[in-house]
Amino acid sequence: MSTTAFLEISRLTVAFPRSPAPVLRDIDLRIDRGEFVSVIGHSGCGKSTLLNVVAGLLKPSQGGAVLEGKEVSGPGPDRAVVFQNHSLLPWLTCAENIRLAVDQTLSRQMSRAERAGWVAHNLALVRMTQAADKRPHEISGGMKQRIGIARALAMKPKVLLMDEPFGALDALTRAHLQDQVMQIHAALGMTALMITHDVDEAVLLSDRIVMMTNGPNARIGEVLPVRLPRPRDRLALAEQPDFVHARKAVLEFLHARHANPALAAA
Ligand SMILES: Nc1ncnc2c1ncn2[C@@H]1O[C@H](COP(=O)(O)OP(=O)(O)OP(=O)(O)O)[C@@H](O)[C@H]1O
Repeated sequence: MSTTAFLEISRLTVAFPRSPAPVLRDIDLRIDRGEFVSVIGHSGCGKSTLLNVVAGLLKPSQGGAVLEGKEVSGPGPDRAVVFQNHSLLPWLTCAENIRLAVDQTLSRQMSRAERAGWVAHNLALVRMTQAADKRPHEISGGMKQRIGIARALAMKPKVLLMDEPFGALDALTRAHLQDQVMQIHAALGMTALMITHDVDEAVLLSDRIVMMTNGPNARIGEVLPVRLPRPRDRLALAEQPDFVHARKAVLEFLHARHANPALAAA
């Protein structure tokens, strides 16, 4: 086996109390620094469970996650999470929401003035400078997600964890945010683990797509490398054979070989 991975999930099994069988069983996944990895699978297979273990929000029954040689034993600023529904504090402005996270994580490394500049920098990164003084209820859902992403990135995490970050957005806003995340990934080279239901999104954004089998006892069924050159342009890719092949491979996995049992029975 090669040297230690940047993020390594090994022999991960998660069982919930009162559930007859584990949700996840024996999951092994190695993620390199700077890699963008998506996890896709039918509803209820355990994608969020997997992400929550890496986030340190959930204790596994067996195995676990190791980030840069350090075992994940709880939440930490080295793993920032973006959830499907923004988790901004409603009484703070957008800038203050980011500032709070920055103050909590970087106050030892940066002076007050540097932190203010860093908040402004991250607002600009998601093109939300104009919303700095607005409160979450004054901006759209897409804008809230952008602030959530800026807040996560502002913590300088080693890994950006995203649980269906665009799932609640309309298709046009989703496309726009996907493009922004691709640009940010190109600029920062952050390591990202993203849960998604959207096959096109997975292919467009990822270096690898992890396809989960149905639960209980869900496992990684297949891992598809996406070798499309970057930067990726959604319009140009739509007809490219490599994009079409990758998309088809994921669709076949999900709908032919591992069809959702709940839907199949309906
Ligand atoms: N805290 C919990 N206690 C008991 N069961 C749980 C708990 N959290 C999740 N589960 C169960 O574990 C399974 C996997 O849930 P999880 O949310 O990880 O799936 P998912 O693949 O992310 O689903 P979706 O795509 O619908 O968000 C589901 O059957 C769910 O009901």
